[in-house]
Amino acid sequence: MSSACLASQVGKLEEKLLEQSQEVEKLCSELGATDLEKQLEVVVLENKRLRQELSSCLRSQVRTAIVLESLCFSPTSSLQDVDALRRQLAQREDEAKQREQQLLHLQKRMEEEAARLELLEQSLREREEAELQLNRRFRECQDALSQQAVLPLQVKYVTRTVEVESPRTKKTLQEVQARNQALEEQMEVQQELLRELEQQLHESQQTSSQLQAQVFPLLARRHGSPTLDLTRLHYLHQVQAYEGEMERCQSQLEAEMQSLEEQKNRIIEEAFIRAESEMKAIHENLAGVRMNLLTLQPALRTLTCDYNCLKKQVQDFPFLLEKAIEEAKQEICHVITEVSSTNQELLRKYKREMNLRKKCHDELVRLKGNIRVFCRVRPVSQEELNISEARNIVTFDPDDYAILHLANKGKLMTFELDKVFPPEASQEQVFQEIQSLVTSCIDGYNVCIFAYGQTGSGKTYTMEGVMDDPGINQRALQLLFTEVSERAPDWEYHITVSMVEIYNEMLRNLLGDNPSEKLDIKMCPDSRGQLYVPGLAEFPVQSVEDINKVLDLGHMNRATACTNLNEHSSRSHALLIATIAGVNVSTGHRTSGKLNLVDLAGSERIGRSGAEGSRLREAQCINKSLAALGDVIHALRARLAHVPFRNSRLTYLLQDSLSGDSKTLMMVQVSPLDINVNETVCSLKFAQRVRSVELGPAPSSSRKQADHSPASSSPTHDSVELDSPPVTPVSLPISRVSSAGPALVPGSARRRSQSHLSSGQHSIQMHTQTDTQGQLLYLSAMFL
Ligand SMILES: Nc1ncnc2c1ncn2[C@@H]1O[C@H](COP(=O)(O)OP(=O)(O)OP(=O)(O)O)[C@@H](O)[C@H]1O
Repeated sequence: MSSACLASQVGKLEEKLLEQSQEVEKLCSELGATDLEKQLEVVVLENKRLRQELSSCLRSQVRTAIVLESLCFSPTSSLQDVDALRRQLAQREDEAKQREQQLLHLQKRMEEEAARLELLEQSLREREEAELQLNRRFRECQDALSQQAVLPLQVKYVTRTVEVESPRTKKTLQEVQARNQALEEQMEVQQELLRELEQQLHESQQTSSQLQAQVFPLLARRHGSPTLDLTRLHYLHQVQAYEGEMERCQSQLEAEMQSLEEQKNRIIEEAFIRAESEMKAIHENLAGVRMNLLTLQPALRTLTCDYNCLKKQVQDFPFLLEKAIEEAKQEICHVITEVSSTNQELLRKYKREMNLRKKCHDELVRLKGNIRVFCRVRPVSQEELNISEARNIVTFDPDDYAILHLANKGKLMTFELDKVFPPEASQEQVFQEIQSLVTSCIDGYNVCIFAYGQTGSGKTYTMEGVMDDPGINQRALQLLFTEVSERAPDWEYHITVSMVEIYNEMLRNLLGDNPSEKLDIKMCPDSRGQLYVPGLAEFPVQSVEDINKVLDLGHMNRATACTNLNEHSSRSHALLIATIAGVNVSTGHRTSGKLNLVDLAGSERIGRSGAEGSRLREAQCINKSLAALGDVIHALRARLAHVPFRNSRLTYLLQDSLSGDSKTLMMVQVSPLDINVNETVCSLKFAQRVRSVELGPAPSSSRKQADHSPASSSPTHDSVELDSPPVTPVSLPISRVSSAGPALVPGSARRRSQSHLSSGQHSIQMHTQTDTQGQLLYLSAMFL
């Protein structure tokens, strides 16, 4: 009965084990193929195997019990039992060895599990690195976003990058989360299963120990032999020791598994917590990125709007530019038209003003007198100072620059001219007084400046000057250049220079190749009455250097034709003729003026001292030309109908520069010493004669003349008959024609005083008379 009961219990246990193993298999089939599942599967299989062994052991015990029962009824079979028990024991020992091997195998598996756990940790670390990379990438995205915020033009691109990166990160995060969740779920299921299996194993062990506890007393009762009992007990103890060892190993294994499980759980939990915190950080970053995106979106919209506006403007720009250019063109055309009309108006005004200025200048010169007479007293030279009897007889009126007093034979003669220069007057001061005449040449007037006086009175000094202190010639040409350059670019001027010498009524070209060649004065063939000198060299000049070259050439040529230049120069007239032709660039108006600078021959009365031969001829020629000049100037000033230009080569050559609205200046040079008093008186009388003739109806000139009239009534003045010219009265047909004849009281001219005597006993009275043909000028000087 007891065997049957045991067999039924064993059968039940087997069934239960079978059920459990089926259930485990079923669970295994339900579970996935993860590492933990496999481990669980291995453990379950091991458990199954152990159970099978346990069941076989139980069966062997049952068989042993049956054998023992049979032995109890048959003592002869004890030896067989002992053998059987030995075999069983050997079998148990084998089983124990197998268990040890199994334990070793389990330890190995545990190590493998630890290695897998390491792999798991490795994968966790990789995941962490991936998360770190994601974080880094996220931070880079943030940096890029902030940079893009600074650089508005690239915002669009960065935003797009962020938009692309964010879903990717989100997707990866979601995948990681899902995987974590699945792992957690699997772990929970496996833990549950493990617990159940442990529970089952524990129950099985309890059942096994209970069965053993039930089997051993039975065995002990059935085998009554003490030896046998001791042996059996020994084996039983061994079995129990093995079993205890097995249990201990089992419990160690369980404890290790438990600790491994806990370690694994802890690691997973930590990884999970870390992953959660990282995920939270990623979420926060993502939220920040979203915020940035939200803030960037309006800016992006504004930028897009701006971009569109600019794009539209760029597209419209060519059209607008074309329109603006068209408008500007129209405006420029309009402005050009306006400027052109204004320019025309200005040009018209300019012409009017130019004419007005010319008229004013002309009027000014006319008011000053078209024919002016200056006097310059040269300083006393060192040689003259050494002469004991040399005495200064010239004094000046400090209140009137036009008055000169001359002490002559105890009488004080007073002469009034347009201007008197004392010996201290510099070249510059002299030139300042005549420069308005020079500039009028540029306006198209003809100007003649004569230096008149006895030999050594300073004519050449005044006209040519010295190296360091140039005279009128050089200063006048320099002034022409200055004026011409100031009038550029409105006016273009062309200046040419000629130099002529008149010696013994013969013309010599001082700038020609052959200075000895004689020139003639001819009428222009164009029947306009213009005179010209065929073969006269004209040099164009553009600078002061050109002037100096021309003047040097003239001097050189003058010197080559004579043995003694100083003596020769006293006996000949030297003319420097500058022609100024101008054209107005704007109006095309043309002007042509001529400046004649004449250094006359000495006017002393050589003929009176009985000169003969060539000197007499020279004196006659000089007298003739100077008398003719006096006649012409007088006729011009008196506005006579006929002006005797042809009476000398000098006046004939200067005809066009003396007539019309030409301007003439006579610079009378005198010596201040009493040894030259006669020549000085003659020169001053000549000057007085030229200046004092009434100019007819011109009001300004009349007034000028009227200013002088009170002096003429002075009873104290010497009345001096001014011969014309004050040179030797040799028989010259032309001079005689002009100066001979009775002293007629002029009809229109008034009698005026020319000089005042300080003693009040003498007065100089001048009579101007014209004949009916207007050819005769007769001046008489009467000493009262
Ligand atoms: N204003 C002056 N200042 C200084 N020196 C003068 C002045 N005038 C004349 N002289 C001097 O007097 C001398 C004679 O002058 P200059 O040769 O010019 O007389 P001139 O009238 O030309 O004589 P000629 O008829 O012989 O040519 C020269 O040595 C000259 O330097």
